Amino acid sequence: MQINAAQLGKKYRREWIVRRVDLTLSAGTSYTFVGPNGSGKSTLLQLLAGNLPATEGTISFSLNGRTLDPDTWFRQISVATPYLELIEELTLDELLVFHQTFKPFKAGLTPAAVADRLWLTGARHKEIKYFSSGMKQRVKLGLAFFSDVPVVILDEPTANLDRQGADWYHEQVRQLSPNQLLLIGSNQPDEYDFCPNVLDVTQWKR
Ligand SMILES: Nc1ncnc2c1ncn2[C@@H]1O[C@H](COP(=O)(O)OP(=O)(O)OP(=O)(O)O)[C@@H](O)[C@H]1O
Repeated sequence: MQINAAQLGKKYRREWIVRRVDLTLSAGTSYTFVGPNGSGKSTLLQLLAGNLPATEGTISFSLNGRTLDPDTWFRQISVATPYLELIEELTLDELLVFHQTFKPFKAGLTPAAVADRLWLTGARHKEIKYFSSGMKQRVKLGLAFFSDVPVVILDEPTANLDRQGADWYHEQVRQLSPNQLLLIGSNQPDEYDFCPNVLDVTQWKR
């Protein structure tokens, strides 16, 4: 899997948030976008996910050398971000079953197995609205980690996680498959201490 950005830019009103972004992001590694609050990390991740229209430039996705139709990008990507809400009225079991209907989990992972991996076996029948913020964050991350997709995008991945939760996050990162591409937006060095490609988004402010 490869994502290519060419002269990509996003402008809100008169302000360029990022501009002239040229990137080739390849599976088998991770990339972290860093920068101060408001510098454009989330915006760039949304552009790269194809969730936000660019003001200028292009993005393309290719899998095994074949360019993918933009209408199918969403099937290749799993995203966990603070601004993406879970369906609070569903129980965890219901949410996992629902999620699986449009984005299957990795081979052999049933909803019950996913709940186990989330350390939430005892909360399977509890509605998400009664989960603590850390439990919700583990669910968001789990949906991204355990879905059978080539691209995993995580914005502020350890927000609301305690020490054990942060260890759990690192363990899941280690277990990503070599043909997956991991993109992270972060301000916390602990969240990306394993990542070989750290890119400062302020370079695209000019
Ligand atoms: N829908 C929008 N309309 C107008 N401006 C926006 C919109 N979304 C984001 N922005 C602006 O874009 C800039 C970058 O925001 P973004 O959320 O990408 O930054 P960030 O680096 O992820 O910040 P943080 O570290 O605080 O999460 C900010 O100035 C923000 O106000």
